[in-house]
Amino acid sequence: MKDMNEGYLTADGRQIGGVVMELKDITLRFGGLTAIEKISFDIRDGEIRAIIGPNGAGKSSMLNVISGFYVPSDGEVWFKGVRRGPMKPYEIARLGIARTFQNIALFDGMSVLDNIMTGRLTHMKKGLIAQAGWWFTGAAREEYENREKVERIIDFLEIQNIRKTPVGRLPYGLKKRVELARALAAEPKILLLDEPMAGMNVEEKEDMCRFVLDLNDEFGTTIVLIEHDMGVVMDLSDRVVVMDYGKKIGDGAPDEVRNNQAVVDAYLGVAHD
Ligand SMILES: Nc1ncnc2c1ncn2[C@@H]1O[C@H](COP(=O)(O)OP(=O)(O)OP(=O)(O)O)[C@@H](O)[C@H]1O
Repeated sequence: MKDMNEGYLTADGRQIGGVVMELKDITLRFGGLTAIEKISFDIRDGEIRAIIGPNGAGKSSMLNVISGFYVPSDGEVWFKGVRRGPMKPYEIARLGIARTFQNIALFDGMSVLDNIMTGRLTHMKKGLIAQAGWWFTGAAREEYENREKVERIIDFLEIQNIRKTPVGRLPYGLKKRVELARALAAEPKILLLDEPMAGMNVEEKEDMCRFVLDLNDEFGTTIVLIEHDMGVVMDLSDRVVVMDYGKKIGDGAPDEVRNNQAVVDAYLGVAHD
């Protein structure tokens, strides 16, 4: 299926590119607890990469390492060929990494549009002084451009009819969609989705799957997602990393992983040595 140096062609004919991020021997400890132990894998341009594993396997911790929120205790993170050190949140966003959270993190009292606009903050170059001299400084043009980008995302995610609605009034599935819109507003190179389908009904899941596939296709966004619904993982992802007790026990195409005995055992709860 693949020549890993040159990228690879997926089963559905999409061309996946070279390595965007490489995680080398990542270990993450919280005091005496080792949440991640010597895990290595890469993320390739344009692919949909899933991280799966039983509860407490270390998936969210790994997503936090990828996002730069956690600095690993050991190991190296390479992003676009450069070794990454500790970073501030705004530096992470500027690198082109955005995420959604397991528990929705939106401003309930603000409209859908305003929530999505917050996703553009890292792209707003003009500061307060520029805002004061709005017309003279180019801030007006910048705001116009930001609005245009946000409108495109609103159209793409089919949420035009709720643009002015306060987020707090929306049903769960739509809130998740607004969170996705906000992450997309940052125009990320890598989009991290922490259980994007959790708590959704079947119809909402189908919608979310379609949006994830479409945004990968239309914007070329590389996606890393944690998901418990195996049907969703197998349908969506190009490659899957499987974690159990902080270790990597599988890595490959969905079919390879499904037939991996260690993975089957982990999900069936077979005892470890
Ligand atoms: N900030 C933290 N401080 C201390 N321990 C933590 C912290 N975050 C996670 N852990 C521990 O690290 C281990 C891995 O947790 P993590 O949340 O990464 O797993 P997970 O696979 O995402 O689980 P789930 O599917 O339940 O969300 C767990 O034992 C957890 O209790």
